Amino acid sequence: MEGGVDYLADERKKAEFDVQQMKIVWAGSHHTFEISDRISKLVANDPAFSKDERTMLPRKELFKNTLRKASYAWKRINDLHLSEEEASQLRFYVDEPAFTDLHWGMFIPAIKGQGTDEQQKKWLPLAYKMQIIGCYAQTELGHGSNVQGLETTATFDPQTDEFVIHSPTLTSSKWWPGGLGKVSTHGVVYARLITDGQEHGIHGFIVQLRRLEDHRPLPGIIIGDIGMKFGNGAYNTMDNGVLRFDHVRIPRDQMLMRVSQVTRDGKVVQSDVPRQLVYGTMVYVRQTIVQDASCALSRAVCIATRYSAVRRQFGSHNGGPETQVIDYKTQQSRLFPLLASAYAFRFVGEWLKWLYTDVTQRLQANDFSTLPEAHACTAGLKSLTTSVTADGIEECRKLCGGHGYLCTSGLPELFAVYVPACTYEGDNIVLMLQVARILMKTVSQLGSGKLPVGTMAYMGRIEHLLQYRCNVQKAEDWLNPAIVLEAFEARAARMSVSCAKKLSKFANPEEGFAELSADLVEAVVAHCQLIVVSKFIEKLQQDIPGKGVKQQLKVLCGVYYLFLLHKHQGDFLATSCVTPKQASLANDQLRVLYSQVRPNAIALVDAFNYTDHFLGSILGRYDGNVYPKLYEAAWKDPLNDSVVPDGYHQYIRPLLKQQRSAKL
Ligand SMILES: CCCCCCCCCCCCCCCCCCCCCC(=O)SCCNC(=O)CCNC(=O)[C@H](O)C(C)(C)COP(=O)(O)OP(=O)(O)OC[C@H]1O[C@@H](n2cnc3c(N)ncnc32)[C@H](O)[C@@H]1OP(=O)(O)O
Ligand SMILES: Cc1cc2nc3c(=O)[nH]c(=O)nc-3n(C[C@H](O)[C@H](O)[C@H](O)COP(=O)(O)OP(=O)(O)OC[C@H]3O[C@@H](n4cnc5c(N)ncnc54)[C@H](O)[C@@H]3O)c2cc1C
Repeated sequence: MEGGVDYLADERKKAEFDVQQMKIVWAGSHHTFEISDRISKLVANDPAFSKDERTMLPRKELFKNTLRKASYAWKRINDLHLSEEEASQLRFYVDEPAFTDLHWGMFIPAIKGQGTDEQQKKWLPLAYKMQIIGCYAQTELGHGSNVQGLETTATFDPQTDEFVIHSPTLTSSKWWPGGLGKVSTHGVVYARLITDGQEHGIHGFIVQLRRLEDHRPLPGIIIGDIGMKFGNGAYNTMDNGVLRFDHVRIPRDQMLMRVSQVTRDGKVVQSDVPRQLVYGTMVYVRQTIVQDASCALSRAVCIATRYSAVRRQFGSHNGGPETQVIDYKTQQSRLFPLLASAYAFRFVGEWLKWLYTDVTQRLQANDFSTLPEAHACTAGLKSLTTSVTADGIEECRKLCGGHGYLCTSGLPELFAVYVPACTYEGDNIVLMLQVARILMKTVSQLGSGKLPVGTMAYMGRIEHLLQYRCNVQKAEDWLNPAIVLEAFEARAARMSVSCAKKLSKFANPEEGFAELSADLVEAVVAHCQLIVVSKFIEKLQQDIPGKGVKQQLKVLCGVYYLFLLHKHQGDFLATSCVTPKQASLANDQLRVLYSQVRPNAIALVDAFNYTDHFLGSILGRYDGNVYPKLYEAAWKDPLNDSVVPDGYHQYIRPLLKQQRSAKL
């Protein structure tokens, strides 16, 4: 803090809860808090991890800088003997997308999830020591969402006991894989398996791409970067790549064979593992993306909240200070639901991590019963949380007025880095439609004696939910979690049932599904919002220590669900889950909750425990010392290196001269 002055000190004094305890709730446990606090400071205090001027670097320099940071990070991880958890926190706080994300986040999980024990024994030690670097090469120029439509082929040659990997068309070129363009030595490549002239669907193959001696591509391989992406800095630190194969041969044992095996004589043997396990890595990453959503959203909200307390506009009386913009009700009604959503996503992410761990343990014991639930929850929540977060970051930029548009606010780069999360790892609409299929299947099975389970269990009470009438009579009734849950359950169930009824009128269900897909997506949103609301409410049923901490979380939970109720009033009214009067009472209660958040707002974002280094934002500085730092930063722009700009003599002077002579 400059000169030790904390311009937000008065705001911090207003807090009605124990911020330190809230930090622990946010981190998930004492243990995680300690690690995250220690590692974030370690990164912040190391000049090698400085983020300055990232948005101004030309691509080549930016990329080389990322390589330097990644290799230095790896050195620190080894020198300090960091655990996997600590290493993962280090990657998070270094805050720069890099090939290492795909190596650790997708290449290794793909081998772990789809490789046999023998394959894991062979490849994982090399990958863990980074003696090979891998990527996840699935998407092609012509096909991304439709995995079954991929064109790359892997044809078994029984003569040599090899697969021949080939890109038969331009559109079959691998296109997008991160880390592929310039770094990876290996990839898990997804291709159509062909043996004896027969097709056997999409499978993963470990393919070496570059020589380990000099990093040159192996024969038959064309490889490169796909070019600049959205924004400055941002995701351009990543070498998303293009890759073509011209009859590249790999040994048979490099097909990942947990799901199906190809024998020496070219027979395909299915194990008792479902074929969907080929998609397992995507399920894993979708789960991590839900956790990441709370991080990205909380970061934007932290910047916008602190700046809203610093920024003043209008309302000065007798020469006194103007009003802090955070005191405007409109500012609160845009900002506080995002603050509440950040907390809501944190808790649903925690729960999803638990669900995924549970599913993984079951899969290891060959119990596949919970796989559809894991797919539905990861797909649906990935879509919901990334869409809200991407829109939320942009809303935070607007909440910061003009200064939010400056790169030094940190928001443009955050948005540019974050927004592809709505597309990668499954386009959000495509994933919502996956959940829609599962919802429609669940509704069609009601009454068959098969009880819905997990997050669909509420559908088991369909008779009751179809008859439900909300009995809210006064605004405070909306603080009762049981009432709220039932209203959200009834809305989701009724929207699904309504879609199912419409679907049943089509002779061809696939045609009906396509025709109704926009309505189906709305039903899925209602279902996913119900999951988030219910997990927030469950969290509040736990023992949460610390003065006022639980109370604050109750307020945030209320803001979260009442804001949704207000925003989606149309759904609640159209399905007769609430009356117009009850919807209006919900909005009254929401305003009351906003005023309860107000004194705690700064402390609630302090609880994220983000360092100024991580936030990378002058507007979001912990000490609120915004104006002098903005002023100082402007002078560091390369345009200000000279008083008279380059190009003056060539372009400006002749222009001015010409105007002068025209006047004369
Ligand atoms: C410094 C050192 C530090 C070290 C420290 C360590 C650091 C650690 C670092 C950690 C960093 C981590 C962060 C990573 C970074 C991420 C970056 C972003 C990367 C982005 C990567 C990508 O972007 S990568 C490509 C993703 N590309 C898709 O995402 C395609 C979507 N497209 C589909 O996914 C399929 O195309 C689609 C639509 C399902 C249709 O698939 P389809 O045609 O085969 O199937 P159908 O629809 O017919 O479904 C048939 C039946 O399968 C069921 N089902 C479907 N999917 C299922 C599933 N997944 N699981 C179970 N069941 C599933 C379904 O429910 C049906 O079930 P039923 O038969 O019972 O009805
Ligand atoms: C930054 C970034 C990193 C990536 N990293 C990797 C990586 O490491 N490895 C990898 O393999 N891939 C990677 N990808 C690719 C990514 O997974 C795909 O782009 C993603 O799955 C979306 O597929 P698509 O591009 O084919 O979109 P498309 O499917 O072409 O989507 C275009 C539009 O069509 C709509 N649409 C498509 N199908 C349907 C349907 N059935 N019904 C209704 N609407 C539909 C979509 O909603 C969207 O609006 C990355 C992508 C990005 C942007």
